[in-house]
Parts: sequence; C-alpha cells; structure tokens
Amino acid sequence: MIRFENVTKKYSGTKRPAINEMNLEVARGEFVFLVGASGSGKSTCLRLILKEEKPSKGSIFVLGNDLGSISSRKIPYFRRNLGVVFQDFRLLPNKTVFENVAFTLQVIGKSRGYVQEAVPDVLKMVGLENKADRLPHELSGGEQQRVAIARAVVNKPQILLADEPTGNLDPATSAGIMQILERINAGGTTVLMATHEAGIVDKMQRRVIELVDGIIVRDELEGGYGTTGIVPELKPAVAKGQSAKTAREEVAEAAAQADAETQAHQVLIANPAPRPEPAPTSRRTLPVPTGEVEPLPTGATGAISLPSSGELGDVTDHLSLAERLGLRAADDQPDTDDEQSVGPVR
Ligand SMILES: Nc1ncnc2c1ncn2[C@@H]1O[C@H](COP(=O)(O)OP(=O)(O)OP(=O)(O)O)[C@@H](O)[C@H]1O
Repeated sequence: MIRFENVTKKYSGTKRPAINEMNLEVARGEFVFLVGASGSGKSTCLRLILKEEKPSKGSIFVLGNDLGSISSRKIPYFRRNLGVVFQDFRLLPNKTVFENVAFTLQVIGKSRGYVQEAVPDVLKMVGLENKADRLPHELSGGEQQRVAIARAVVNKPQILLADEPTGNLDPATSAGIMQILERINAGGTTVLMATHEAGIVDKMQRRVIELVDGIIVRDELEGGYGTTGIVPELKPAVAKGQSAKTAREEVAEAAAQADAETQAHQVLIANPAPRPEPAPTSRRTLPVPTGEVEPLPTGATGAISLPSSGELGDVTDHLSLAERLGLRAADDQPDTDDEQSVGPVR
C-alpha cells in the first residue's frame, strides 16, 4: 500500500538528509506509529507520502501509484485517497462544524443529498452530532481535532496520515482521539501517525517505526515508544537484559584474554583491556505482507489533504481554498463554489 525504495530526502541548504536511504513497506489496514526525536524525519516521511515533497533519490509507491510519475494535475485526485490530520487542526474558522466537514465533499462535487447524509454520519462517529452548528472557536481543542478527523475521513480515504494529532491535547482528550483513530483503522483504513506521546504508543502496542536522523533504527510489529535512538542496544534482536549480560560477559572475557596475553608475553599493559565493539543499533526489517497495492480508481474521491504547515497564506495565496486543500488542480473547473451553503437542513 505504501512502499519506500531507497528513499533519500535532502532539503536544499541542509547538510544532512532528512530521510536517508529509507526502505519501508506498510500493508493495507496497518496502524503504524512513527516515533523519533524532533527533527528525525517523521513529518518529512508523511509529506513524501502525500507528495508534498519529492524524494531526492529513490522511489515511493502509494496505492499502486509511482509518485515520481504522477503529473501535477493528477496530484489532487491522488490525494483524495488520503486523509490528513495535523496537530493544529486547521479548521476553517468561519464555517460551522458541519460546513467544515461538508467542505471536503463539496469541493469534489458530491451531491447535496450525499453531503446531508454523510456528514451527520461521520459527526456521529466522532461524537459531535450535537455540535454541528458550532463554529471552531466555540469548541474545545479535543472537539476541534475530532472535527478535523471527521473532515479527513468523511470520504473514506484508504490511508489516514496523522502528524502529532494529540500534540496539543491533554492525556484524557488524547485517549479519546486515539479511540477514534483505532475505530477508523478497524474499519479498514491504514493509519500512519507521527507522535512523541510515549504513553499512547506504549498503550496501543501497534507497529512502531523509530527514526534517528532519517534512518529507521527500529521497526517492531507490536512495540512501545522505546529508547533505541537514545540508548543504542548492544546486540540487535536480543532482549535488553540479555544484551547487557552478554556485553558484561564479553568485557570479562576480553579482559581475561588480555591478561593471559600479557602474562604470556611478560609485557606490562598500560591500558585496560579493550571493550568489545558495540554492535550497531538494532535495526529489524519486518516481513511485511505483500498485499497487492490497488491502482488509483479513475475519478476516485477521498478525504481532504491539506498543505504542509505554513503553506496556507504563503506561496499558495493565489490559489482558491480548494486548491490549497489539495482537492482540486489549479486548472480544474470548480465543481461547486467555496462559499456554497452546505449546512444541515434547519
Ligand atoms: N522545508 C524544510 N527545509 C529545510 N529543512 C527542513 C525542512 N523541513 C524539515 N527540514 C529538516 O529536516 C529534518 C527532519 O525534519 P522533520 O520535520 O521531518 O522532523 P520531525 O521528526 O517531524 O520533527 P518534529 O518531531 O519536531 O516535528 C530536520 O533536520 C529539519 O530541520
């Protein structure tokens, strides 16, 4: 469903790559946490999947499409199969909850009848059926994020990308958001979530991919937040306690060997016995199911896809809102007007 083949991404003007020779495969229906220190490349990874960034080297395949050969005009159609949720919600401030969610469907030309049916359904799924008429500023942070999730999944995307979706929320609210994401995943949507929240990752025990400087240092099918990036394991694929024990034994063995050699040659050793070379940091490549990737259906529709942080109101100022949301190519004819009322029947 998602495949990275030797992908390197180096931003211009930077010394080291943000993503370095990455190989990755995510199968349909997986729930994957991307973890790692700030700057380790998590967001870059998500932006590459969205084709918001191009790799400097290597190939990326998403839903059967080689992203290197998708034309600019097709990108909005490609993105309709991907839902995106961000830490800062990115709701339209002057639109109600209903209208924020309906907007996704509206710009891809869904009928009013479809909108009237689909939006209440998804608002119910995120527990906001009673707040359809509220404006974003009348909601709590957790509620705003639920609207953002509803907007991202209202069109049933095959993949949901979430970039620190609980980063601005308290633990109890975050737990509610995670329940919603789990439910969405249980419905068949593949979820990739970048996060710093150790508690959430530890609790959910899903696949965890840990990045250090753009390199995958750990890929566990049912993992916790972990610390391999901070404290390298001495032996790969060995339990930590066992690694430490093995290392101690190796040190003792090396010391004994050095002593023996010293005695044999009757040479005074000025320095202590050398420590064994530490093994490289654990890196495990998983036998990921090779589920068939499905080509993008013609005229496929899907959830909203927003530009990366800072882009709104920046270089894309000249584009309409729908274009900025990645829902329509710049030269497409509009399906509907941005401001058309799509609110609930009152
Ligand atoms: N647009 C950009 N131009 C130049 N360098 C960038 C750009 N975006 C990211 N980087 C650099 O790429 C590296 C990876 O950044 P990225 O945002 O992917 O990390 P991250 O793991 O998501 O970090 P965080 O947890 O803080 O969000 C960092 O060194 C960052 O400074």
